[in-house]
Amino acid sequence: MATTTSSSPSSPPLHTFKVLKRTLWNRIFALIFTSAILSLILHHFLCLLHSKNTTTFLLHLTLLISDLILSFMWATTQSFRWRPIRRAVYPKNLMQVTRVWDLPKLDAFICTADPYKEPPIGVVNTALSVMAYNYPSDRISVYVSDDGGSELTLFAFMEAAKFATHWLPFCREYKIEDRCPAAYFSSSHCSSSIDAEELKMMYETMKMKVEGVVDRGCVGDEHIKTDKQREAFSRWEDEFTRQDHPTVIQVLLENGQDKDITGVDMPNLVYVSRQKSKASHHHFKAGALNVLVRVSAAMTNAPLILTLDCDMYSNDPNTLVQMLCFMLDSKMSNYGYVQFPQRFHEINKNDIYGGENKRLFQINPIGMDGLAGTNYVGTGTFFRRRAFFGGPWSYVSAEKPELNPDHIADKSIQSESVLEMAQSVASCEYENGTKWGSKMGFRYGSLVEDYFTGYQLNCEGWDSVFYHPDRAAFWGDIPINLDDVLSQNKRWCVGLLEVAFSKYSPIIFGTQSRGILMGLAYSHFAFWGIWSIPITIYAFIPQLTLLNGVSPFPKVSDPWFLLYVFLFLGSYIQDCLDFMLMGTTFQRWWNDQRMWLIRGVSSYLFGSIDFFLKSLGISAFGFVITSKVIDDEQSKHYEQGVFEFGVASPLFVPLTTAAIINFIAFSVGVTRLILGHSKLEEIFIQLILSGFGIVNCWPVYEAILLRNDKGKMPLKITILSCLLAFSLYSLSHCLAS
Ligand SMILES: O=c1ccn([C@@H]2O[C@H](COP(=O)(O)OP(=O)(O)O[C@H]3O[C@H](CO)[C@@H](O)[C@H](O)[C@H]3O)[C@@H](O)[C@H]2O)c(=O)[nH]1
Ligand SMILES: [Mn+2]
Repeated sequence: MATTTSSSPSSPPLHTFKVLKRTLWNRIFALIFTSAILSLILHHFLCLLHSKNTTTFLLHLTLLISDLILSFMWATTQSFRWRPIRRAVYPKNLMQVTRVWDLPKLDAFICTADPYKEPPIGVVNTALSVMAYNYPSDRISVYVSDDGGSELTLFAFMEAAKFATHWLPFCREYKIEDRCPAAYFSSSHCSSSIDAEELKMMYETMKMKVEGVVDRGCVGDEHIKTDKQREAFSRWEDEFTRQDHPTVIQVLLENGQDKDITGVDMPNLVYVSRQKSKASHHHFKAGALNVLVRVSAAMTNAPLILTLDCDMYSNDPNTLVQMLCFMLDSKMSNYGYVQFPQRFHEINKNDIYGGENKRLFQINPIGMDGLAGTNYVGTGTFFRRRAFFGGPWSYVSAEKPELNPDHIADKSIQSESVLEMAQSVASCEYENGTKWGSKMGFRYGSLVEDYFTGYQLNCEGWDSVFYHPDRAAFWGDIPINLDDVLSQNKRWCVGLLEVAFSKYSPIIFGTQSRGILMGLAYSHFAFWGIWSIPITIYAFIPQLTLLNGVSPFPKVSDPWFLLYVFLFLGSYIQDCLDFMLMGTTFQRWWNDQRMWLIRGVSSYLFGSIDFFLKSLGISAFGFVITSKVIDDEQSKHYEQGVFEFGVASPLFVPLTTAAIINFIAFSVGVTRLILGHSKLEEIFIQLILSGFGIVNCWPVYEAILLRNDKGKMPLKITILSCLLAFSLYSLSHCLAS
């Protein structure tokens, strides 16, 4: 086990890492598995050569294609298994390399885009948790980007600014660990002291006010107390719509001017709603973040930037200090960002929707961290501002000197010149003819701006760190109904394909820039969508051939049969071990693999189709925001671990069709065995595959047949799927005869 420190020999280490023990086994297994895959491909070629007619030829070709894709995806995962590492930090040693007054400033960016899907009180909680970091408050600025352009959100933040002047000193005095008020007041360690009770009342009052305003849909006159507020809200006139409105920048707290109730300086808190116009593309979240990069440059220009989604609150006041253990290490100046894992607090016991995304957010990152660095996942990330201006050795200068990372911002953030500058850089037209989105800032051109930006930074030469502390640094929300989960995955899949088939495709560009392993790692994500091909094929072809009495697979007595067993069990067991070694239960792993299969015939399938339609210019896609609103009945089902279908989503159709076909194929197969019409050794693989399909589709059968609640499968979907299943069977029957 190698332990390496990255600090200079004279001073104590700020951080260390070790390569995980499984590395050696992973490499040996990779070698064995590669030979098995090559043999399988050989087997497929032999079958192709010996096929008697066009139908069997096509059948074997289909299986060959699907196994080639599975093999490619397997090969890409080897990059994550090549050299996984785990890191540790030593914040106690930090004061040996810096002094308190030298601690760098931080600009925290929080994005929100819709007050009805992302309740403002949640956004406020996220902001408060960051403002209350264990850090000198004059070094923190929080910028809120409101793409919803909503007075409701601005109102919520005006209330939050007042509440913060009580909350921050309270956290300091009582050394509160949960600095997100909602989390603290609902936790078991919430104190019952008079101070705490009083603050809780204050919080509840604020929450009621904010929710009341959201329910009403506007800020009533009774809430507008000062001239400054009146002026702020007067901008929401009749012509002001979400898609078309001028920039609104409102400084809610200014460091050096605003004090908390004990007289200590407050951090800066700034509300920004960039200009929107139907005539210009706003590039979704990446566009919003670039506006914040510029607005914050004009105001505070901190060397460090934190990006957070509105539903990801800070759970550990010491995260900043942990991050500094990397960023203040002089040997790590070519590290562009530190990524903390996305973790979610309200996952049900067995994580039925695989919401933890363990592979995406925890397993793969430790693998990439051992190479050149992990990918950026959109939230919980600390950047060097400099990383947005070209590679570590190739600086790209901004079009205005005031926006460059070395510019010193020392004026009051409410001074006229600063506000004027901030206004101008937040306008729609500002980016025209500049390098923003291509060579500077967050990158445009993909619906997964996070993946694309991290990838580009890595390619430019920036390395990155993945740090996974025991106490979660951030807690976020996950979607709790199947349609939301699948739609979110579909958006990711489309965004990833946009990169896969661009001139920056990781398989070529990534490999050239950062080597084959990083190229493969980034390709693994980029090509998610093509998983739909083998998964869909295996969900239908073995079953349809079984129904037609054809068997494209080796018999049990055939030596090639053992190859199938080895490949199936080998990949499944290794996947399961990866999960279990990261501290997951078997049940959670099982549900994760089920969701992988479900996504294969829904999100990935529809995502790929959408992507190709758009490439042909037939359709367009946008960023559908994931709802963070909790429906009581849905959350009851979720807690019980029951799948929520409910809506007649097209995403459910192929899934339900697969469920029906697998069930019929298995039943027919077993019946034929009992009647002695088929031999077990001939149809064994097909029976196992359809049986596996049935076990995985169990929630679908329940939703069709056994349930009567709102979350059951809509009748429309069931009927449509039956028709589709019947058509598929008829088609296969024609081909077979
Ligand atoms: O036009 C937009 C669209 C979205 N957002 C914000 O982007 C964030 C992520 O949106 P969400 O609907 O929660 O998407 P998720 O799929 O849950 O987010 C994941 O995937 C996104 C890329 O698709 C990343 O940006 C996120 O960081 C990552 O958590 C939210 O804070 C939104 O308010 C904007 O600011 N402007
Ligand atoms: Mn989200």
